[in-house]
Amino acid sequence: MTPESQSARIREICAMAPVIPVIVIEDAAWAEPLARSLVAGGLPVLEVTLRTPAALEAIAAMAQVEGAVVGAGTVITTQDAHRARTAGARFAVSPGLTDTLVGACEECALPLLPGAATASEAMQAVEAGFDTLKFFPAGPAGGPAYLKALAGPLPGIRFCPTGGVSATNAPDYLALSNVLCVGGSWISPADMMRAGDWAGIQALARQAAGLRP
Ligand SMILES: O=C(O)C(=O)C[C@H](O)[C@H](O)COP(=O)(O)O
Repeated sequence: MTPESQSARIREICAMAPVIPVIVIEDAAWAEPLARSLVAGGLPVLEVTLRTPAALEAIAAMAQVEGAVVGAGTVITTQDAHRARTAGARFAVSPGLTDTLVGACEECALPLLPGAATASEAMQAVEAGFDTLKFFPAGPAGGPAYLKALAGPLPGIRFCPTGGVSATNAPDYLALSNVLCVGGSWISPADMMRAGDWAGIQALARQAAGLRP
């Protein structure tokens, strides 16, 4: 799967909902009820970060949930990409982009949403064949004003800003011509997952799903 076809698939995925929940999961037993509540709330695209030991098992469980399109986040290495693919991930998200990761995602046919935070990083990603990028870390890098400034010289690139995005500032990003959707962890807070508050998470998802400007 070439980077160009990976980006085409990523654009389809990013068009499915205004917000991609970024999930840091501690217990794989939470995966199914969590995915069900997010999908029921109107957010079918889910990113499970590979930052916890439970992540791969959680991806496998969520991939069985009807309507869920589950991807892996924090994909850094070749092994991450292959493990995510084997677990059932349908896309991968990375904070950056390396030649090694490009090769790994091509090899295992895993559509990649690579990260970029500067014009040069975005141009390098385009040279590698990717025109749909994660803008990371969105807040610290400069927020909506910075991303808006990139739209002029780089009109073909579309972004999913992530990092410091919230229900409050998400509309500012979603209003930009170069933003397809945003990613954020605010829809699946650790304390609500620990409490098994799936109804509360569904309510957060519903609110996020209505954020289109
Ligand atoms: O580890 C990765 O590759 C990531 O995906 C980084 C996450 O997107 C951000 O850490 C989420 O940021 P917050 O919504 O501010 O919590």
